[in-house]
Amino acid sequence: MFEPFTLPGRVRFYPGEGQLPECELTGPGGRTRISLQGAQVLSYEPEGQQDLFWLSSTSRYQPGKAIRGGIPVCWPWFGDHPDNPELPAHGFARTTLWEVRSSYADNEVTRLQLGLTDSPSSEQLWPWQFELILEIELGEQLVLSLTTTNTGAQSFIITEALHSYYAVGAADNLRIEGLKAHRYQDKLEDFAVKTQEQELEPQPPLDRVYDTDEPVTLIDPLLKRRIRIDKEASASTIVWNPGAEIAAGMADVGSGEETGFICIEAGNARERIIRLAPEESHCMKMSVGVEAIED
Ligand SMILES: O=P(O)(O)OC[C@H]1O[C@@H](O)[C@H](O)[C@@H](O)[C@@H]1O
Repeated sequence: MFEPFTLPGRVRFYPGEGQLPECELTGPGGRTRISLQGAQVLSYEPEGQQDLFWLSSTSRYQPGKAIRGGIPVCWPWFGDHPDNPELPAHGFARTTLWEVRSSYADNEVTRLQLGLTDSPSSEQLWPWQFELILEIELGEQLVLSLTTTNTGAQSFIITEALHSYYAVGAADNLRIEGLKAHRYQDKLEDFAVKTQEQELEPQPPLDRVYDTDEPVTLIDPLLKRRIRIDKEASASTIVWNPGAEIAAGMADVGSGEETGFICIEAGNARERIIRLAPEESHCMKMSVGVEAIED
């Protein structure tokens, strides 16, 4: 089934955990693994470096269940559904099996395109016709482009996020530069609107939606690395870590493991709704790069 997309030495498909199909991209930029369920990046090891992403040791790998870690795709709504709390949080893209659309490799990059279109099961949750493409490019950086196209006859709205779980030395010993002076909504205080006065030094729990399209840098003094996150067409940056108490109640976060990640998500969330008329498209892009902090 994946044979036409296999590129020897660069793109390979195999059964992953729980027999969910996975794809590995390799190239001059390093290595990344992607679950075809959810089009979810599970790992990204730039050449000669450790994984940038965190993956829970107790994650479920079952059809239709969200994988905890890597980069889940939240779509066509971010967080709880605005009108119906019975619908799955963060939409259905992260729990659906995507199709492989294309693969590509040259001297600089390795690329994979995955796609999702409306189906009888998506229509039960969301009545619109759409095409969603995630392109994953492994080069000097890891670049994700998420394109939504309205293929139906009526307008629809979406919210979305690339819900990235970065692996960190300690979640309470980090600095995130680029959010200072931006407005945010604090979910832990019923979405109270606040302004980030200083550069953010997270003290979990925290759950915030920042209004910003600017890049951010995650500085990790323990892992001695600086991760730079650039965005295009993303008006929200979400920062989340559940902290010890909430994480203790999450079956798919191993005991104490919440200190090992911070989520910094490129999105269009809350009021930053994207409205698409028939045949219109919207492409949100996120690039992730790393550099070592010298002693
Ligand atoms: O447990 P889930 O559905 O993967 O969501 C995890 C978290 O995702 C974050 O993006 C939200 O801001 C949090 O409120 C939420 O708890």
